[in-house]
Amino acid sequence: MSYSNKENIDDTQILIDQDEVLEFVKQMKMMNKQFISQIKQLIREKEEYKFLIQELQCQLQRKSDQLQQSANYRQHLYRLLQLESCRSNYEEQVNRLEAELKLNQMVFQIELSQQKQEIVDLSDKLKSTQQGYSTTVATSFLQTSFNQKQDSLFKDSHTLESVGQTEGDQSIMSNKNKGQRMMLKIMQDPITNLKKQKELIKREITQWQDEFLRKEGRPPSFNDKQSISTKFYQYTILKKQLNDRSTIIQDSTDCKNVGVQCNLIDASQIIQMQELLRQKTHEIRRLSFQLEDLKGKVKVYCRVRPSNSSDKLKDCEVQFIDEQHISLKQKIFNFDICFNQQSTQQDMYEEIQQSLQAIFHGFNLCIFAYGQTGSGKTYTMFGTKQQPGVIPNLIEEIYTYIKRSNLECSIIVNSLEIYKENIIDLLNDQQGYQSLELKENLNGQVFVQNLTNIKVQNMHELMNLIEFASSRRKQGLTEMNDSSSRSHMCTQLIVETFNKITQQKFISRVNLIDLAGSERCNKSRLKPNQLEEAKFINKSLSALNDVMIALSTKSSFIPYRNSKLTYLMRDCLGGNSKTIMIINISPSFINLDESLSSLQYGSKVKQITNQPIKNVEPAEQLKKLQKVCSQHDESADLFYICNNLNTRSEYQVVQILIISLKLKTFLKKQRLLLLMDFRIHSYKKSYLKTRRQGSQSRCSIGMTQYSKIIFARQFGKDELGQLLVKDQKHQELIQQHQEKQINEQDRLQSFKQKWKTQSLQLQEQMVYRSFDDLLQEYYQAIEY
Ligand SMILES: Nc1ncnc2c1ncn2[C@@H]1O[C@H](COP(=O)(O)OP(=O)(O)OP(=O)(O)O)[C@@H](O)[C@H]1O
Repeated sequence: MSYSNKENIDDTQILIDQDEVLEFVKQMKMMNKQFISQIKQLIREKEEYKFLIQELQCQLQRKSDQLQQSANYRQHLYRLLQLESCRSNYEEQVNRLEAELKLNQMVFQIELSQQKQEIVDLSDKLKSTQQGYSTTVATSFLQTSFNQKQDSLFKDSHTLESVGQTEGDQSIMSNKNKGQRMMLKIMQDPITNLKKQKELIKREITQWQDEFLRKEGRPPSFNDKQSISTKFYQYTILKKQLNDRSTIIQDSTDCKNVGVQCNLIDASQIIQMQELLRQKTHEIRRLSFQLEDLKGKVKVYCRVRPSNSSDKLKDCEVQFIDEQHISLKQKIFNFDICFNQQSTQQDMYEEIQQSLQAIFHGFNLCIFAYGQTGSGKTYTMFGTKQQPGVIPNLIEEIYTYIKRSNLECSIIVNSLEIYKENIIDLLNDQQGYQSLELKENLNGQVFVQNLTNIKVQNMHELMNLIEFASSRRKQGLTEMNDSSSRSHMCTQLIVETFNKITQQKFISRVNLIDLAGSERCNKSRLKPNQLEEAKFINKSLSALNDVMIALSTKSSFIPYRNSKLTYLMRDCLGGNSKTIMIINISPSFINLDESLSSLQYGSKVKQITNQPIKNVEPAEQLKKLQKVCSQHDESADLFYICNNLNTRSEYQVVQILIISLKLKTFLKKQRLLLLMDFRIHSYKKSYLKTRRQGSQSRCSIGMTQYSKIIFARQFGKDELGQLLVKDQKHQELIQQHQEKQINEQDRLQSFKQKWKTQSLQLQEQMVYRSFDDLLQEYYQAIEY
């Protein structure tokens, strides 16, 4: 295509193209010119820019110089600041030095004043020395006169002698001479004294001079101007220093005063804080007591009795580390509280008092004293008329509380002793010492059959009854104790409280137990009949110890039934009761081993946890249930359940059933059954756990009631069955059974058998299901 086109191009076309080219070249030239002028312009501009750049460079240089200068300036400033800080440091130093100087001045001033005083003293002495000199002068004058007199006297005597010799009257003359010599002697004596005095004064002056020289370096010379001016200069400096120092002293005294004031404030604050600390410690103890109480822990108090005449040997080294720790034989024991030998009955009771309220809220309480013979158990529990113990104090407090709180309360009392494994009623003197039996009621509570229970009207009646009971208790004289208890004594108060506001009735049992003390037969020097008593006491105490050990080690079997004491105390140790154990310790060295073992048992008991629960009167609960039931369609059936289930846990089951029934969506009977089965089963499990202490009969009662319910469910024979059994499978069972028409006994037998297998299956199902799973099932059931 391109070849054929080229060949077709005509000349005119070419010419037009040439013109155009020329035009184009022309334009190009024009443009070129323009470009050249532009380039020239640009070159000029470039030159200008060059110049500008140079100028900017110069400016930059200047700026950088300025910057350099300012950096230098900053450095200078920095140095200046440094210098300033140095200066302030130096100022501080100078101030400090000045202060030191002032202090020195003051010291010097003091020294100077001392020296001045010394100089004054010396000058005084010098004056007296001058007086001494005058004395010396007088002495020498006297001496001279004396010498003159003596000479004259000697001359006289010589003259007289010569005269006498010549006149021949020698004897008279010699007598005359004798008298004169006597006179001479009398005159000479004061002179010798004066001479001696002079010598003494001389010696003293030399001493003073020496001292003066030592003090001043040399004796003061008034001609020595130089030394005076130096001295004066030194003196002025010292004076200045002295002034400064006195100011410092004043300041420091002020500071000291402020400090003293501060100290006073501190001291008052410390006292306040100590008081606060005491209060807090008390509060903490109270709270920990409540906490332990809530946990159901058995509380253990330890009390060491004071030494008495029967102790014979010196005290063993029981050491009270603090309120909660006691140490013996280098072992430390921890109890809820430890009472030392100085503790009073009131101190003891104050710690018991905290449990008082529990009595009025339906909790069982047990207080028991444990310890070897003569360690003070009876004293602690009963006390004396002047020093009442725990029991009288508690009774008094119970009555005060009832009065104060305006409660409707009734108190029933019973008292027994366990003597040689026989239970003796201490409130029934008609019965003699006939032994009573221990039984267990349907609630699993151990009780003494035919024991006298007396409803008391007031505190005095109760006190009298307790006094009467304790007077009937067996006591005897042993080597260790003048009135040793030969039996365990248990006094029980059954306190029924009716709260008018809540319309609730609580029943609590207060067990007050004074155990007999363990004893070593050889130590107590027992009589034959006492030996037998001791054997029984020690046996029952060892059974009690076994129970304590089993409970503290959470053993699966607790040997409650090994003695009447342990069986009776079943609820107090590991059961439904708040319990306080008081360990009594003898301080005597001779009882060291027994004390140690008591402390060890106490430590074990401290690990035991009880399960105290509120004992609400069943009748009240029933009334409530009936009320709820009457509002419900199926009240009759529920009432049936209420009447037939008479254990506490089963009440709980019924309560749950009522709640379930209240849920309108939960009327599917099968599901109700499921829940009920689960609850009864869980009741059984907890029942077995708490009562595993060998209560076979209790267990079988539980099983019977369980079977009763299941039986009713299977047959639909009674209201419960009618209520519960609606499912097809069981209806069929009932029909089948009716068809067989065998007698009631046979039916019971065969279905008991069936129940057994079914209940076993149920049990298995329940055992392997966790609580959460069951709950899940329950919720599903509600939804369903
Ligand atoms: N805290 C105490 N303060 C003063 N005296 C005490 C104290 N504790 C005990 N006693 C005295 O010690 C003696 C023995 O006390 P107590 O009879 O209470 O001992 P016990 O442990 O009950 O002995 P036993 O087991 O033989 O009955 C008594 O005379 C008692 O008064």
